[in-house]
Amino acid sequence: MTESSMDTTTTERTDAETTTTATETTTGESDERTNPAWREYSFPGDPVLSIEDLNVWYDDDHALTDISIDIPEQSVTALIGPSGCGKSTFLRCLNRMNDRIKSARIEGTVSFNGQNIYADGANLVELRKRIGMVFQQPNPFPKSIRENVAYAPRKHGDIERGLVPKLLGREDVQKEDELVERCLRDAALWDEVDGRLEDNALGLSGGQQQRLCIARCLAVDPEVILMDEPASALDPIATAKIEDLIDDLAEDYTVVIVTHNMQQAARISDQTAVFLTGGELVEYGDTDQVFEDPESQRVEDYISGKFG
Ligand SMILES: Nc1ncnc2c1ncn2[C@@H]1O[C@H](COP(=O)(O)OP(=O)(O)OP(=O)(O)O)[C@@H](O)[C@H]1O
Repeated sequence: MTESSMDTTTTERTDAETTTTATETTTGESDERTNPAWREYSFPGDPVLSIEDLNVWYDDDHALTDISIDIPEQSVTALIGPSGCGKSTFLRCLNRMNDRIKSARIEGTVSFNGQNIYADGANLVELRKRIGMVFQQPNPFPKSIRENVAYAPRKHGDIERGLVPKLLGREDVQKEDELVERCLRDAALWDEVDGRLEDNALGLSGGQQQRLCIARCLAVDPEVILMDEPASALDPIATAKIEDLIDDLAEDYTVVIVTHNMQQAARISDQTAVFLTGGELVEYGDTDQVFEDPESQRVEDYISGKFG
């Protein structure tokens, strides 16, 4: 974020703080939406994602309230908080996956490299290639390992395979081989599947399937990878491999991850956003600082296990 835009943002939010303080006085309840900790988090370089005044409702249920944060590139951002506080909702807003939920209504701005992804005419196919997603349950296609990785590049015409290109002599066999190997290497799976790329992906272990899903995501050359509890269905060894992989991926990609596991967030992320009940973002900042010296008492209580 540039200094001038930070100034503007700070000024705009002062009004919101005043409003919230008035609410506090009326209700007499502790309301830490006034806590400015997450608003002052700054980092070198430009944000790859910039979220401004994001609100989400499912029918009348207000799931996210006035979320404004910037996410730095080539880093890991962890989203933590108790069940139902809106972490997955927030994650899905970042590549418009919530568009698929009929009851969802979204207000605010999500800018990806400066372009509002909610602007009229946004190209959702392109958006989801640039901002890929990995889900809690590994969900490979019931196809070969090779076809899983090559599926989207073939579908989007980035690689030509099949009978017609073969007859026309235009099959990109070598290009596909290179892409499949590169993605499987980048997903730390190549050594385990080299020589059996034609085997069905459903024969892989859960942890291997999840790394295959990450390889599939990498095959369309994303810039951001969204992960919704990618290791929660895995055993500790498979989880450790995914964590190591996330660490490596952050050298080239921007990773945003939802996790219930606070130790995992502390281990793998550069910055952490803490959501609390009611869809509020209560704290956002450098992970060490959030865990070791949180600004908010509610976050300290949550992290120390007093609730959630
Ligand atoms: N598809 C949906 N339709 C209606 N309400 C939804 C939908 N998805 C989420 N919600 C509601 O929005 C709120 C936030 O849910 P969300 O799944 O984003 O929270 P979460 O923090 O990711 O929860 P968890 O940690 O349990 O996965 C909850 O009240 C939830 O019931």
